[in-house]
Amino acid sequence: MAKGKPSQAEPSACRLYLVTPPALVPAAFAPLLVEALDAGDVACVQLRLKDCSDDEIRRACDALRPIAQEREVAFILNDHPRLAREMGCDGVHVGQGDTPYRDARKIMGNDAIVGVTCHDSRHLAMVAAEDGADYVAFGAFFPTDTKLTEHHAAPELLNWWSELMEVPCVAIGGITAANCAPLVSAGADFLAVVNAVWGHPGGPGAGVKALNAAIAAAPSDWVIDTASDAATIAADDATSTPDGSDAG
Ligand SMILES: Cc1ncc(COP(=O)(O)OP(=O)(O)O)c(N)n1
Ligand SMILES: Cc1ncsc1CCOP(=O)(O)O
Ligand SMILES: [Mg+2]
Repeated sequence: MAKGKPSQAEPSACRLYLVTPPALVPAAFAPLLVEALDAGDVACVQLRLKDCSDDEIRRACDALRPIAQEREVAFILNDHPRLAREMGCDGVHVGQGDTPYRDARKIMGNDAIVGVTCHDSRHLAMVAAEDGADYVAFGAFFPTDTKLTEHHAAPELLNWWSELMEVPCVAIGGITAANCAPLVSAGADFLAVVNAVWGHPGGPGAGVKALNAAIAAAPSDWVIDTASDAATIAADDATSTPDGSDAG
């Protein structure tokens, strides 16, 4: 996608990218999705069902895709480009062990969104961007119970990418309202979250509101604090220091 796609907001603004829980009952999940999307700004929803049959994925698409698309929120399917196309999804997300990007693009067509997992790799991201990916996804930034993760990314990667490249970058992995500021300040175009929204104690609407507020409050400048060799955000008074520590 072009910088900011599928955003209708300012191209430079960081936006929320919701990823569904890995197992769900569509009829029970639909009102939760409505609550999340009606609570604030969400750029896209990724349906991420693991260990489900194609028919289960089709049924979930039928129930959830209209909820997103009626609200002009892009609906992206994880892992399954053929099903994504068949079910009228706006795009597909593929990982390094999934259908290769070029095949996914052929299946989806040029107008669809195709995003690619790049872990913590500059090389994978440059290859994906060069091939035409609409976004590259980096992570995991923080510990997460949602997925077993082998790769760990740091905010510097987002800063490097966003300074150099036009292709948007998505940050994922253990992101919460309490720890997201360094990622926003470093230049993430989208924050992809599961548990911070669907596991929020106040419900998914409260989760979206908390993340929207945290994104809006994040300092806009990013500097490296060479003295401590740690990434430090320069707030207006150059005194704030992110630690992202609530997730360990
Ligand atoms: C936005 C986003 N980023 C990364 C992933 C992970 O994709 P992948 O590595 O293929 O792992 P699974 O999600 O398929 O388990 C993602 N789904 N979305
Ligand atoms: C799908 C995925 N890919 C890397 S981490 C992750 C899970 C993100 O979930 P959470 O926001 O709950 O940590
Ligand atoms: Mg995958």
